[in-house]
Amino acid sequence: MSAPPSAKRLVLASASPRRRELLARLGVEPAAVTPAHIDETPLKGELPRDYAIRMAREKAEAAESEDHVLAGDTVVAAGRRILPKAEDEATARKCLELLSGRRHRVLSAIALRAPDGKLREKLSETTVRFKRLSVEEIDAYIASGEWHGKAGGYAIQGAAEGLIAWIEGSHSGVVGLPLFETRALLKAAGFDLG
Ligand SMILES: Cc1cn([C@H]2C[C@H](O)[C@@H](COP(=O)(O)OP(=O)(O)OP(=O)(O)O)O2)c(=O)[nH]c1=O
Repeated sequence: MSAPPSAKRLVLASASPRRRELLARLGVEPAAVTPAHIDETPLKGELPRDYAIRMAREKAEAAESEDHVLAGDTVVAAGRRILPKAEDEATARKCLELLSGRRHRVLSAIALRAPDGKLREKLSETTVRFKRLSVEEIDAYIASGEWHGKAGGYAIQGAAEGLIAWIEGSHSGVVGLPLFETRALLKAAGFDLG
């Protein structure tokens, strides 16, 4: 069904299918999905939360659109350290060894750019604790391939949740789009979400 002419149009500036699925849970169907290509290198000494907010903002600003633009960024942090997005097995293994048996934070930032250029942003912070992982558990998880392209080398929405003893915060935030904050941001911008 096409949107009525008066309805606000939203562009999702993301390549992540998870962000699109999470947005659908709020009843929002983007008018377009346009992944942003930006330099994702952290600045020297940049704190994880500052980095997440900066990335979400830059993704929202990079999109060429006259509509509202929503972008997000999810960062896994061990203390002040920003863990990489795992693109190979060795990186994923290193991340899991580091996260094993201890708490870490997942910072999920969202940014919404209005047609007049105004930027609104919010940050969700979640604490996650993995069980102490045995070599066999890490091997099996690596073999699953689920870590690929994921910040911190795991995806809570898959088998990894069986290894997570405890979480405090936002499950959707860990997956990539914190729904509570996203709904609040869209409502503040005048979207009718019921
Ligand atoms: C920790 C964790 C991360 N992730 C994912 C969410 C993000 O897709 C990814 C972090 O990278 P992001 O840079 O946030 O997002 P992306 O590159 O996948 O997509 P885009 O920038 O185009 O929006 O890690 C999970 O899916 N599950 C998890 O449990």
